[in-house]
Amino acid sequence: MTQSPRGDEKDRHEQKARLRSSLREARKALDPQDRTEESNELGRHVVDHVRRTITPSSGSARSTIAAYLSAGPEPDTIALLTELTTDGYDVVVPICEPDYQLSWAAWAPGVALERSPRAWVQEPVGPRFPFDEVPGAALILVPALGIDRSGYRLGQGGGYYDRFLSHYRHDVPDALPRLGMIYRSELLPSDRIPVEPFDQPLHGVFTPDGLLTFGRDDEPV
Ligand SMILES: Nc1nc2c(c(=O)[nH]1)N(C=O)[C@@H](CNc1ccc(C(=O)N[C@@H](CCC(=O)O)C(=O)O)cc1)CN2
Ligand SMILES: Nc1ncnc2c1ncn2[C@@H]1O[C@H](COP(=O)(O)OP(=O)(O)OP(=O)(O)O)[C@@H](O)[C@H]1O
Repeated sequence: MTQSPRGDEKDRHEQKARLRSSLREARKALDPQDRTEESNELGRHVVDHVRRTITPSSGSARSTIAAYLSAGPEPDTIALLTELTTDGYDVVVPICEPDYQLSWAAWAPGVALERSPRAWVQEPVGPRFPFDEVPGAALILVPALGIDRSGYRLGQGGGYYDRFLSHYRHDVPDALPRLGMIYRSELLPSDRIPVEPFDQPLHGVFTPDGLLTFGRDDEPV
């Protein structure tokens, strides 16, 4: 018997919720030393990629990295972002606004932070901007709990990044590259993540093994 579209939607939503909680448990259960080692390897690949593909801040070139401040068991981003700011790249990180919207604020080592009232993440206390007003964005680093080899991600379930990314085209040659960052075991087989109509695909993913791109015709990376 064929299911109604609504039934399918509900199933996908429930499958996602189950996968999300098992990925969260698995991430928490990773050995802390392995987490640190994997984060270091991951960070090395991100920094190498940025150095190879983006010129640091100098006049008009796009040199801003839209990243995020890792929290809890997430792969560490602070060390790699520190290294990028030392190289002269500008870094912005997201602020959780009402209605699951994101705004963006400049980050550099030592900027004052406070805990978001809406999520378990740290946010700069300084001025915040809509993404369109962030000058020179060259790359978006996207947090995820898991990413499959079809290029779909599962996040924390707020839909913050799906809403944000939906404003920007991913299927054009000059698309702003959007690349995930996950531990090795969080790279899942193709079609493993149930896709809902609003889900935004990524162009690639960093794991401790390097950058995997999803090789669509429109690949900007
Ligand atoms: N470091 C980091 N910063 C980030 C993200 C992230 O994944 N990692 N985000 C990526 O989007 C945004 C924050 N997203 C979040 C989304 C939901 C919850 C949260 O507390 N979820 C509840 C369940 C909520 C629900 O199901 O409605 C929970 O965990 O109990 C936290 C953060 C922006 N900043
Ligand atoms: N473009 C959009 N417009 C309106 N609502 C959306 C949009 N994208 C996602 N949502 C809503 O957000 C909810 C969470 O989406 P989903 O489960 O894909 O989150 P996620 O990608 O895991 O979370 P996050 O992006 O915060 O890491 C969905 O139930 C959906 O209703």
